[in-house]
Amino acid sequence: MSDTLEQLADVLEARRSADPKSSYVAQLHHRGLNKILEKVGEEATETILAAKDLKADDASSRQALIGEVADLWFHSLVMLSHLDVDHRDILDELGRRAGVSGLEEKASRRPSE
Ligand SMILES: N=c1c2ncn([C@@H]3O[C@H](COP(=O)(O)OP(=O)(O)OP(=O)(O)O)[C@@H](O)[C@H]3O)c2ncn1[C@@H]1O[C@H](COP(=O)(O)O)[C@@H](O)[C@H]1O
Repeated sequence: MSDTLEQLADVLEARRSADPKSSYVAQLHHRGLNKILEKVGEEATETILAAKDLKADDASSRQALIGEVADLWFHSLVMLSHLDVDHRDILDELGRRAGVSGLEEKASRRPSE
């Protein structure tokens, strides 16, 4: 995991018990799972729209997509933290999948298809 993500995950953990008046992350935890899931869904939709709007050689549309994906990753990390799922488990899962072709893995799951 990059240092930036690792540091962000540490900050998110610390913010769970912060004052909602002074912390957006604490506010999300305070508002509960449904609010956090609403934000994840909203950011996923905004990511899709930004991806569809991406124009070659257009720095601002590229930056818009980068911003939306950052929002999506951030809110996904808050969701994992709220549910007590260690973000490193996701990285371990991706590591476990490294080198395994998605097509081969799918075929081994559903050999008849
Ligand atoms: N990376 C982020 C980050 N990315 C996005 N956001 C916030 O996520 C929110 C989502 O954007 P929206 O435009 O959807 O927000 P909105 O319309 O105001 O949201 P709603 O009214 O719909 O709830 C904005 O308020 C952004 O500021 C973030 N807020 C915090 N962080 C990190 O979390 C740390 C702790 O933040 P606090 O808990 O606020 O101290 C910060 O130091 C940052 O490192």
